[in-house]
This record gives sequence, structure tokens and C-alpha cells, in this order.
Amino acid sequence: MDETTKKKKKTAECCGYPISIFFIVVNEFCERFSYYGMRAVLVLYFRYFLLWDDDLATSIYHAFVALCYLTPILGAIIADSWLGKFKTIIYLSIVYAIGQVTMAISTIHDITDANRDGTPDNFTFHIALSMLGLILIALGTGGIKPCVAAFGGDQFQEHQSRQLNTFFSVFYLCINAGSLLSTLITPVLRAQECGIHTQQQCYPLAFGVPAVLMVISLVVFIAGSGMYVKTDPEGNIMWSVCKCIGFAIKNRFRHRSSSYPKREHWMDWANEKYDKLLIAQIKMVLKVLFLYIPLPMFWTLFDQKGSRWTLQATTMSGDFGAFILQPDQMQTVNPILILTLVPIMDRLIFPLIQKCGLNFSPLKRMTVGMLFAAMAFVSAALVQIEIDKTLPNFPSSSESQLKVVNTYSTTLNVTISPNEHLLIESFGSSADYVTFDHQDITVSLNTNPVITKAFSLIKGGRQTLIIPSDPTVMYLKEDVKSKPREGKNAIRFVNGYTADLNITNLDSIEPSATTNYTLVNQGKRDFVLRHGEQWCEFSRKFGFGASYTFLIPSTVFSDDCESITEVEDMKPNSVHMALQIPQYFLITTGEVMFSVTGLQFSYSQAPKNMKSVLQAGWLCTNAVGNIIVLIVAELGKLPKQWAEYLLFASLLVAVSIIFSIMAYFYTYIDPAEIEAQVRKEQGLEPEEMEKETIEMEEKDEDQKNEQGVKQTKI
Ligand SMILES: NCC(=O)N[C@@H](CCC(N)=O)C(=O)O
Repeated sequence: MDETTKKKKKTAECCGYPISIFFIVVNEFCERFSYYGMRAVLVLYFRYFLLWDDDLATSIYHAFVALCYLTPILGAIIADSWLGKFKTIIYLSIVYAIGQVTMAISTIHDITDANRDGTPDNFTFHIALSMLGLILIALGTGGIKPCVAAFGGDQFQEHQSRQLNTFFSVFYLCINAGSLLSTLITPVLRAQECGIHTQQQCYPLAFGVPAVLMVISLVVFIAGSGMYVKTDPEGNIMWSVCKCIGFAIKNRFRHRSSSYPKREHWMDWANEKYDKLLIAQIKMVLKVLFLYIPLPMFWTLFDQKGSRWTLQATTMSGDFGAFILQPDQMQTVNPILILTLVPIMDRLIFPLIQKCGLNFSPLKRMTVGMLFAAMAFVSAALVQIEIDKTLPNFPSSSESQLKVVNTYSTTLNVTISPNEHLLIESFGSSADYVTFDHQDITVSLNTNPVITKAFSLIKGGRQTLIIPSDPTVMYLKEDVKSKPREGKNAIRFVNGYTADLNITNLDSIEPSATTNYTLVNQGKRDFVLRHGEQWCEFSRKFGFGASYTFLIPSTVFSDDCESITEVEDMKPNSVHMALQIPQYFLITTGEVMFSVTGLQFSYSQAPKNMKSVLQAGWLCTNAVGNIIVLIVAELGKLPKQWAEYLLFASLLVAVSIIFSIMAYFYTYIDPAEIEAQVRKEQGLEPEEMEKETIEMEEKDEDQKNEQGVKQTKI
């Protein structure tokens, strides 16, 4: 049905809520599943499918998130000025679904894997396709975002303001239910193996399921089509707004001499040319947008859950006894807490505060929300200090570190010039790394004859000097110098056996050689060693974030792998991930107070024809927050991570003080009332009067008549 021709219709209700709301919240659930599910595996796709480095992968990821929160402006303009919210949601959802399908196709390695080695042959094709997919997704998800929330709000009538507030909470619950399920499911799908010619990590499934969910989201939305209240777009409102503001500024400038009387508001300088109603509406929107200026700082902290906090989790232990939590799964604590905290706040905390006679207005809630987020970062800093106590002493950029491993048949006295003396048993290692502030060293062994060899160490690196069974060929091997990624363990083997060895999943190792590091997950791992017909098996239980060098002696097959020794290059993580729960609790409490309230506030303070625009302004604060993360990650390299957390916490406290002052001077408005007043001052047109009277009559009738069917807004 054409929106512009639609003026009046009855909507069915259930428990005081319009039934159309059901379609909108289910649509939001599926859409958020699609969005967060895709986001959960995106960085891994960049890193391990497109083979980008960590920095590029993280930057493109944050740039994509920022784009997703910038495009709401476009969606809002289209909706409020041209197509209306309903059609905008449909058209942009189609764009969104096409984007998700494109993204899923871009992850099929078989498309360009002509040589069937399991990796794509034409990366340009996959990069181009995935970037196209991501741009369409950003356009779709961002474009519909301000419209869906505002469209949901439009379904309520004026006497349903209590239900309207609950709607925003339920809406937020659906967002988080979708995000929780998808962030649990898509990583599991990704970990499956699939492929036509070769079996690889199943990115097509991990991206394909979100694509299907987006199609379902669209179908659900269309299914509710006959029940929605669809408000008319009111022409190119954004263009009128810009022209009106431009004229007010120009006119003010033209009349800057003191001989002209001052006007109450600078927008009143547009009075000469523009409708009073439009000016009043612009004033309302500008007032709120001004208030939004400090808000991006909240999102700057909030969005570091996915980056800094996840990296922090990689240096912690996720062994919860009954289950093992991977570092990136820790993020699911946020939606889980949202699902519990939103009802608790809505049903218990806020009513209790109200009962105590305290006026916990929306802007006060948002300020308190910011303070909670700041406390979360103080908590993160305290956890970081604990972690730092357990982290190895990594070399600075001017230092070099060296460890010695002896696979020679006897204990050796190792002298490293000028004055480092180490006594190292056969198939043992030096106790820890020795730190040098120079790179050129000479190593002498007390063999007969003495063996002396010069080495140049890597600046800022960690290395191990491997002394094989023939010490004259001792050599340096580079070690890991940071915690292995994703809480995995880095392991390698030194072959002290007299012939080539094959070890499960590794290439064959020559005698005296050392393998490169392999990453293994936490838990018990089995390895089979083979040489010809001989084999033996050994198992090790791994924690999180450790690094080991396994020394294989010549007797390995005769004692059934028992004699393999383990050198611990880096201790496993010992600080438990449960210590992150307080910071997650604080940030999520902050989110409920800040974000859910902000969503309601943006809807309630916007004039009818600019609701999507103000939702877009609200979402833009998130985009700016992400851009700040990008800038800080690139520029602000504080030497200690805990100091960076404290810096962010202090910045947010400062910003929340500024915000509270701004909020103090803000007066809450009822846009409909102001609009009615301006109209009255202007003298309503008879047709408008008539419409208004019908509306009032319908409302009265509604209140009297508590049957399921009610009248909708005009
Ligand atoms: N817990 C994350 C969440 O609920 N995010 C919301 C709100 C984001 C925002 N800037 O308003 C989402 O819609 O994804």
C-alpha cells in the first residue's frame, strides 16, 4: 500500500502493544544475528583467508564498523525525505542481503583455486568481492538501523508511552539475543571444514548463515506489511533543514551591527523566509545534536571490548573447570549480561529509584552510564597490572635476549662474551633468557677442543642458541617475543635423533634441525613421531599462551618417547579470565543506562518528521567513537597497557562531567506539543484542524474502549 495515500488504519493490539511490533522485533533479531555473526568471523577471514597482517585486518575491521554507523545518516535522509521508513527498510534490506550473499561467495576458495592447493590463486578477486560485499552490508545495516527503531516507535499511539519505553528495552534485548546466538554459532561454523576440491575452514558457511538470516529478516518484515502504521515522508526535509540553517546564519551575519535587535535564538534569523514550524523543529533537533557532542567517548571505550579486551583475554587462562572459554568468546558475556540486566533495571532498579523519590531522568542515567564505563576501564587496568606481573620480561627495542639449549651428549660450560657463564646439562636449557644491550656476541663451549663462534643477535628479538650433537654447527633460532595469538600455545621440536623424523602435522625434520613454531590449542594434545617403521606417541596437556621447545633425544624410540624433554620458553597464562567479569559487568551496566536510554531519548525528543534523522545522529556518535579508537590505536602508544586503560577512564570521566553540565541546562520537550503550539500560533488550516479533531475523538474512544482493536495515528 502506498504510504503517502495511507492516512488512517486500525491496528490490532495484544496486551496493550501493537501486534505489528512483533514483526519488527523479530526482524531486528534476525538482522542483528546476521550482522554480529558476520562480524564475529570477519577479522579471522581477513587474517587467515586474505592473509592480511594484524594491523591491516584490525584497521579495516574498525573502518567497516565506523562505516556501518555513518550510513544511518543516508538511510535517515532517504526515509524521512523520500521513501518513508517502510520502503527504505525494504529496499536497503535487499541491498544488505545482496551484500551478505556477495560476502559469503567471496569466501569460497575453490572459485579461484585452480591448482587445488587449498588457498585462493587470485586474491584480488576475493578482496574485491569481499569489499563490495562489505560496502553493501554497511549501506544496508546502517541505512535501516535508524529507520527500524523509529518505525517501531511509530507503531505506538500517544496513550501507549509506557509500552513505547518497554518497546525500546525489548528491542535492545532482541539485538543482544541475536548477537549472542550468532557470536556463539558462527565461530563454530567457521571451525568446520568444507570445500569442493580441498577441505578448508568453512568461511562460506560462517558467512552464508548470516546471509540466510538477513533474507529471513526481510521476509518477516514484509510479512507484517499489512499491519504497520506508516507515516508519510515529508518531502526533502534534510535539504529544507540545511537551507533554513544556511539562511539563518547568512541573515544573522548580514544583520551583525548592534543597531539590529537581538533575537531569542540564532535560528530565529530564518523567520523572514522560513516556516515557524520548520524553525521550531530544527531548534529541537539542534538542541539534542549539541548534547550528543561528548557522547562518542562512551563508544570509544565500549568498542574496545572487541579489540583491547579480547587481546587482554589472550594473556589469561580460560579454564573454567566445567568448560574452556576461548579469549574471543569472552565477548559473549556482554549480550548475556544485557539479557539479564535490561529486565532487572527496567523492572527493579529504575522503579525502586523512582519510589525513593529520586528523579533519575534519561540524561542523568546516561551520565551514570558513562561513569560505569569509566569504572570498567579502571577495573581493566587493575586486571592488566595483575597480568603484567606474570608476563615474561620481553626485550625492549634496543635489547636482545638469548637462551641456550644443549642437545650435546654431555653437560656444557657455555661462555658468552664478555662475562656470561652458563652450565647447561645435556638435553637441558639455560634457566631463563639472558638480556644483552648489544648484538654481537661470541660463544665458547668447554668441549675438547674449545669451540668458539661469533653471532649477531636480533635487536629487540628473542633467540635460542641450539647446540646440536655436533656443537661445531651450533646455530640461532628465533623465538616468539609476545604471547601467542588467541591464547594458543607455540611449540617446536629440536631433532636430536640421528635421522629424519616425521611428527604429526609437521614437515619432516632433519637431524639437529629445529622446526618452526606450530600453534596448538589448550588441552591435551597427542603427537606421533615416526622414522620408517619405528614410531612412538607422546601427549602433553597445554594451558593458554605458553611456548615450549621439545628436545628429542637419540633414544626416543627405545624408551617409547619417554625421554623427550620440554623447555618452557614462555610460561602459560596464570591470571584467570574470570577477572574480566567485573569489567564486563560494569561496561554492560553502563551500556544499559547509556545506550538503551539514549535510544529512547533520541526518539522522544525528535519532531515527528525527523525521528530517523535523530536516530542517525545518535548512531553517528558510535561511528565517531570507532574512529577515535582507530586514531588512538595508531597514534597513542602508551608504554603500558594499564596506563592506556586509565587514560581512557579519565577521559570519559572528564567527558561525563561536561555532559552532565550540558544536561543540566537541557529542558525535556514534548515535540508534538511544541509543534501543536506553533501551529496554533500560526493559525491551523481548516483541513489540519479537522484531522486533529478526528485524532482527538479517536483517542477518547480508544481510552473508553478496551477491546483489542484501536485506531492508529494519522
Ligand atoms: N550490546 C551491544 C548492542 O546492543 N549494540 C546495539 C547498539 C549500538 C548502538 N550504537 O546504539 C546494536 O544495535 O548493535
